[in-house]
Amino acid sequence: HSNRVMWFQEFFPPNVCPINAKANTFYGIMFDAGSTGTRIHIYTFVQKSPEKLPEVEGEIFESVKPGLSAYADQPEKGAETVKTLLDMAIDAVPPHLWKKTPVVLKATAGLRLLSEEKAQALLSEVKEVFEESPFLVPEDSVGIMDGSHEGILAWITVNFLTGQLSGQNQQTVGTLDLGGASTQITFLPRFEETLKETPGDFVTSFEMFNSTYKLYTHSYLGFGLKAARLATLGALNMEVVDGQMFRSSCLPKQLEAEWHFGGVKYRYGGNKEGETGFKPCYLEVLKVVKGKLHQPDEIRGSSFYAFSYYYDRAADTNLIDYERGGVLEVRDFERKAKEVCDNMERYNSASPFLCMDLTYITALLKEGFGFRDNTVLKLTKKVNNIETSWTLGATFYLLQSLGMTY
Ligand SMILES: O=c1ccn([C@@H]2O[C@H](COP(=O)(O)OP(=O)(O)O)[C@@H](O)[C@H]2O)c(=O)[nH]1
Ligand SMILES: [Ca+2]
Repeated sequence: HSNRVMWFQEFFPPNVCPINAKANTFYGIMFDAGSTGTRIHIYTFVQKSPEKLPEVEGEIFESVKPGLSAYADQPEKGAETVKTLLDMAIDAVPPHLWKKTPVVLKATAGLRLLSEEKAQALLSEVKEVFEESPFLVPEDSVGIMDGSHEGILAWITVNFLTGQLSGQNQQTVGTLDLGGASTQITFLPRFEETLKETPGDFVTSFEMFNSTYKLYTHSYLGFGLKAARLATLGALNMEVVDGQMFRSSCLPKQLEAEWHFGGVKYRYGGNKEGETGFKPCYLEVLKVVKGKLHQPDEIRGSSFYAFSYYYDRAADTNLIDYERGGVLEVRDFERKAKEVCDNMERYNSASPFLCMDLTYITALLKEGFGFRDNTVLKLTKKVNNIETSWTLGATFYLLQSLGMTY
């Protein structure tokens, strides 16, 4: 990289070098096509010196709902939502850098659950939108992301933003992501034992910033919060008969309503005559998670970063501050689930699924992953004003593969 240093740089300190001040600023555009929404992240990076990691100078973030999978039968309309977001990048990136700014869209669980045909139709419409834009469209710029990458890239984002990937004495932290349709757990095992006890497809080696990380990661499809609602109702992967009603003890007794997810309409309601409350609800939810997930011993004593729906539900119930996040123990989710489920009439104004969601989160953490009651969870939406999303890790990976950084 020494060829990047120009003759005049010897005479100027780097921060006042007239060319450098701009020349080492670059952009990356990453779309997150999630099951519940589509989001654009426009990152500004500064490479302060060639041997250091690039710094993230800023992020522009915007989102639309519903996600692409809701347009399964209208792919062109789905792609239009992407176009609207991409227009923001036209304003955000200086025109002379358009051609050097890569744009990529990665879809997650929502599209994984669609038929190959419908997913491909959506992706190729999006590809067209990209190709009509002035940005750099790399090969494979539009696609469905591998579940294992989703976890790894979120882990990279969080550990990069908390400064754990540079310098010595790296103390990385594990990450928990709870999406609408899938959920991920990722951490760097410290003990040989953990790797021995882990199924091979849960371990992925990954190279980034000149280091190789052997990570434990898994994405559980169908275990996202909204998919879990359907599973609890007994409606997941069912051919829904028109007018069919799904009932649960996790819902307010008198409730009857409709819900659209993944392009399908569901009718659901409370146990009019039967039981409601935390106890029966927990038993219902337990059927969804018990024995379905791998439980690595090592995680029981460590602390994790948790975001997405873990964050949203904790914030909804004042367990954490919505802006600043907070630190919780697993048992706090259980305490709150009991409070909400055993007083459902009091929580009427919030989502009717609040009891079910909190109970599912409790069961997923305790019975699914095998966390202890006192396992510490750090709930974070942003670190240094940058979203804790897999998209930043994915953008680093993209820039690295394009030779724009290393
Ligand atoms: O940039 C983002 C993207 C997603 N989410 C959260 O992720 C959850 C939704 O997951 P998603 O639609 O991505 O579903 P997936 O496809 O991951 O299952 C919700 O809690 C969102 O608030 C978020 O907080 N920031
Ligand atoms: Ca997601």
